[in-house]
Amino acid sequence: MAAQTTAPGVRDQEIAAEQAHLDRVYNRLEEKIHEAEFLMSDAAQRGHVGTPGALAERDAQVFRAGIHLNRLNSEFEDFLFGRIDLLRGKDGKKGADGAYTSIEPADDAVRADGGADVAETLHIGRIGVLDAEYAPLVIDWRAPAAAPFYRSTPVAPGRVVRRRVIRSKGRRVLGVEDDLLRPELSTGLPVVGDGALMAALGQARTHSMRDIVSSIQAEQDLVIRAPAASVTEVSGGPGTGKTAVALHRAAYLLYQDRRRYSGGILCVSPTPLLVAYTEGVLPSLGEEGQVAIRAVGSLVDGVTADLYDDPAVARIKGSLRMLKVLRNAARGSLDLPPESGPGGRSARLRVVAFGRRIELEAHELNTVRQQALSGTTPVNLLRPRARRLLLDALWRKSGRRFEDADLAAQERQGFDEDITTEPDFIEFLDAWWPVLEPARVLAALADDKRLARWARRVLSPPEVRRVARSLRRAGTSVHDVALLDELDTLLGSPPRERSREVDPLDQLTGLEELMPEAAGESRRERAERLARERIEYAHVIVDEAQDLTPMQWRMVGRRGRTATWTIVGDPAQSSWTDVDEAARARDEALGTRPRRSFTLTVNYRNPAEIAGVATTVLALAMPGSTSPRAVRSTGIPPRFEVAGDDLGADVRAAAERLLGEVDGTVGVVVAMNRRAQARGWLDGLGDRVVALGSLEAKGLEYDATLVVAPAEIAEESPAGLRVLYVALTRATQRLAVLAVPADQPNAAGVPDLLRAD
Ligand SMILES: Nc1ncnc2c1ncn2[C@@H]1O[C@H](COP(=O)(O)OP(=O)(O)OP(=O)(O)O)[C@@H](O)[C@H]1O
Repeated sequence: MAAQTTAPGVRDQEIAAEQAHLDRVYNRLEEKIHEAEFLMSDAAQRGHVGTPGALAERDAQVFRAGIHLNRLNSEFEDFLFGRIDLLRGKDGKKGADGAYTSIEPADDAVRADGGADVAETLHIGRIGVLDAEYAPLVIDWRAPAAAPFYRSTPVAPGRVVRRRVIRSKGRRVLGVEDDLLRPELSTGLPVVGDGALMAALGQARTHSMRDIVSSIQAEQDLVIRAPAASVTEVSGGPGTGKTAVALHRAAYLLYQDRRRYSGGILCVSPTPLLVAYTEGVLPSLGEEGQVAIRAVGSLVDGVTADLYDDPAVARIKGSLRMLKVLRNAARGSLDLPPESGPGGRSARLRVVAFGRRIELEAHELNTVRQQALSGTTPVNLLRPRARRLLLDALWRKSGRRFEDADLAAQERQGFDEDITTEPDFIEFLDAWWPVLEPARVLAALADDKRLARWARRVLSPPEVRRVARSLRRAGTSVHDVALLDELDTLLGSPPRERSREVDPLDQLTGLEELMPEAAGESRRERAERLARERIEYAHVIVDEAQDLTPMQWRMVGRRGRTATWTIVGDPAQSSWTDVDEAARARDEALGTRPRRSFTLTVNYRNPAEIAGVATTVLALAMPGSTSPRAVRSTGIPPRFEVAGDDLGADVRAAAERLLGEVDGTVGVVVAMNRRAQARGWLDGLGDRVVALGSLEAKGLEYDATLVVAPAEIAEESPAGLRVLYVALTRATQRLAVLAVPADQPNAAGVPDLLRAD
C-alpha cells in the first residue's frame, strides 16, 4: 500500500494535531462523566418515579453515560486509534452518528487538474463521542461511518483519501501511521509512517491476545460486519484472524442490536488455554458481561474437564454411536443397585390397604416399569406416570370392584390418598424410581458388564473395555462433558429453583448494570452469574469448529436452539477423525437456517519462512488444500536440530536459546503423552515459556515455537498430521524443530515429514 515517510518536523506537527483532538475528546468526556455521575446519583435517589416515557428516556441517558464512565474507567490504552480524511460524498445525508453516509465521492469531488479537497475528517475510537452540538468527535469503530476505515483499499478507495492509525497511551498521542489511498490526487495531506498493519504484526506476543481494532483488514471487516444472517461461516488457514474476527464480531453484534443480544452471546473455545488467551479481547473492545467465553469442556455447569482421553477412546465417546448407548443407560439406570434402601429389579412392593396387605412382585413391578418407560419422555419426568401406574397395579391387585362408577372413583381416590401417604410407599418409590443424576449414570458405564449390555450391537467388546476403563479413572475428560450434557437431556432435570428470572431489559437499563459494585457484586461476577443461569443464548460463536465431535455439536446445538451463529474453523487443522459424521451433527445443530460463507486468505501470524514448512505438512495432511498467503517475511529460516541421548536437556537448551532470541513468549509443543515430562524439562525457565501437549496448542500463538519429535505428534492419532500442522503454525517469529530418530532426520536435521522433496 502506498505510504511515504515524511520529515520529522511534519511528523511532530501531525502528532500535535492529533494530540489537540484527543484533548478535546477527553475534555468532552469529562463533562459527560460529571453529567453521568450526577444523573446516576439522582436516579438512584429518586428510584423509579415518573411517567414511563420520561423514565425510559432517563434510563437511556443514564445507560449511555454509564457506558462512557465504565469504559473510561477501564482506561483504554488507545481509546482513539484511527482517522479517515474523506472527499465530499455523492449525497449530503448525515447518519445517526453525525457523519455523512455516502460511500462514493461526488462526481465533481475531484477537480480536472487532479486536485481535491478533504470535505470530512472522522476520528475512529472504541466508543463514539459527540460534542455538545452533537457533532461527532469520535465515531465508534462499529458504526457504519467507520466502515471505510477498514474497507477502503487503493483499488476501491471510495471517499477515503488518507487513512491514519493513531498510537496513544493514556492521554498522550505517541505516533501516527498513514496509508494514502488516493495517491494520484493532490490534496496537500502529509503522509507519515510505514503503515499500521506491519507495526502491529511485528510486536512481541504475551500470553493474552490483543484486539486488532486499529488494523482490521478489508476481508476481515466483511465478516465482522456481516448482517446477522442466521449462520455466518468463516473458514481460513492458520493465522488468518478467525478467532480475532469472531471476537470482534461479537462486539459488533452487541453494538448493532444490544437488545437482541442481551440474550447473551456464547463463544465456545476448544481449550481452557485458548479461553484464557482470548478473554481480554472483548473487555478491551468495551464489551464485557454479555459474552460468555467457555471451553467446550466447561459447558456443563459444575463440571470441569481435567483429563484428555486417548485418541481411540475420544473417537468412541465423540461419535453419535454413544447416543444409543446413553439412551439405554438412561433407562437402564433405574435398575442400578440403590444408593440406599430397597429398589432395583428384585425389590417387592408391600402396602396395606383396606386392612390387608397388597404386594407387587418383582416381575409385576418390571411390567409397570416397562409400561411407564414406553415413549421417549426423559426418565426423571416419568416419575409421576410411574407412580400412577403403580397405584393402578395395586388397585387391580386389591380386587375391589364397584358397579357404580361414582362410588368406584370415590373409593379409588381414597385408596390413592391412603397409599401415597404411607411412608413405606414413599420410600419405595424414591428407591425404585430415583431421580437420576447424569454423573451417576455416566459412572455406571464404568462397569464392563453393564456397558456391554447397554452398548450391545453398538460398540465392539474391545471398545466397551476401553470406554469402561477410561471411566474408572478419577476425573472427567473433555469428551465426558458432552456425554453428561446428553444424559442431562435424556434424564430430564426435575424443575430447579431459579434465583430470579432475568428480564433482558433489566440488563439494558437497570442501574445495577451501571453501578456495578452497588449490589456487592462486581460486573464480572454478575456476568458469570448470568452465564450460569443462562442455558440458551441469542448468538453462538464456535471457534475452531473443525474440532467439535458430533456429540459436542449436539451439546452446543442445545445452547443455541433459537440463536444466530458464527462458526469459524479450518478443516486442515481438525483433530477429529470422522469428518462426515461431524458435518452431519453440525447440520443438525444448525438446522435449516440460511448460511453465509466467507473465506479468509491472508496469514497474519507466520512469516513466509515458517508458513513454507507448514505447507509441506499440509500437503500430506490434506492433499490438494491451499495455504493462506503469508503477509510478511523475516528472512530467518526455521532451525532444525537432532536430539542426542538426553532429550530433556536438549529441549531445555533449545527453549533457552529461543528465549534469548525473542522478547515475548516461547511455546514448546510435544506429543500429548509427554506433557508432564516436558513441564519438568522447562522447570525454572520462567513464565515466558510454556510446555504444551499437541492438542493444547490449538488457537494459541507464541513469538517462537519449538516442536519436539514431530513424528510422535503425527502418529498420536489418525488426525495426527493435522495436529502437527497446527503445532507448526503457532509462531510469529521463529520456529525450531527438535527431531528424534523416529523422525528420520536428514543430514541437515530436517525430519522426513517436513521435507518437501
Ligand atoms: N488485521 C489484523 N491486524 C493485526 N493483527 C492481526 C490482524 N488479523 C490477525 N492478526 C493477528 O494474527 C494472529 C492470528 O490471528 P488469529 O489467532 O485470530 O488467527 P486464526 O485464524 O484464529 O488462527 P488459527 O486457525 O491458527 O488458530 C493474531 O496475533 C492476530 O492478532
